[in-house]
Amino acid sequence: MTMIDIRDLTVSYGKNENEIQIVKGVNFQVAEGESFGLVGESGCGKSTILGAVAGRNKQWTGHMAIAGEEIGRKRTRSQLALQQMVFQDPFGSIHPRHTIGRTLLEPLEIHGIGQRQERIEKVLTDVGLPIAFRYRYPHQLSGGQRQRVAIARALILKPRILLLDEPTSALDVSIQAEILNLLKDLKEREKLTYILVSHDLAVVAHLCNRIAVMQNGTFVEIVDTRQLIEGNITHPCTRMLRDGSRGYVAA
Ligand SMILES: Nc1ncnc2c1ncn2[C@@H]1O[C@H](COP(=O)(O)OP(=O)(O)OP(=O)(O)O)[C@@H](O)[C@H]1O
Repeated sequence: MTMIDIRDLTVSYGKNENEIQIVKGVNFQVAEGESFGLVGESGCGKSTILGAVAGRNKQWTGHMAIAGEEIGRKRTRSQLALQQMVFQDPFGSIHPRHTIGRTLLEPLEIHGIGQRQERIEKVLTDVGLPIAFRYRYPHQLSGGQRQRVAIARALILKPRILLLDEPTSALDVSIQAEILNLLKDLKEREKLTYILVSHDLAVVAHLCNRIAVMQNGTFVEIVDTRQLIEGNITHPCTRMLRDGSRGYVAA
């Protein structure tokens, strides 16, 4: 089943004469359970695509269908819950003065979901944190633990899609692999579909089946991970990205 179907998507910011088109007519489909990577130079529009799929960037045209349902101008609560984002910086994305329990409770309250304590306990366990962490504050956690909380918060609404925006790049190298492995396990256990943005081709190659290479708001190429590893790529932009991370991709 096609989980994410994007056709001729344009996304812009600003109004009237200040309007600037950032994403310029991209097309891609992601199957259920697949991981789709987005790579490309800084500012080419990767996060903007994630924001549009998440329902955060509302200035878009084209067609989006998620889990077989056409997405309109306004999304229902259940449509919004289908896909959740995880950001680069867990410090910035988790409220510093709320306990972890409160952070996890909030989405359940907003969406009017019951069995809250059970769900909080289960999701903490799912991301490999002790249940007692619900009483802690973010500053009492390590970077990796905070990113686990951010992933738990994304999972608590039982989404079918995670939109991962540089989920490991703010972490120590030693912790990055831990979080990547957690994401890999969760994907298999929960049958999740991912779109992953990363500047690190090794991260994308580790997690993704297919990778779109972006330049200036468009896709220049969509490659299979295997093609990328074997160097079987055509576009100079892809070659440049691959050469920039030579050694890591093949590893
Ligand atoms: N809210 C906004 N209002 C206006 N312009 C924005 C907004 N958010 C992003 N932009 C601009 O849109 C362009 C694309 O940004 P985006 O964050 O999607 O790029 P990216 O490919 O994810 O880059 P990076 O790898 O640096 O995160 C940039 O020029 C950025 O300045």
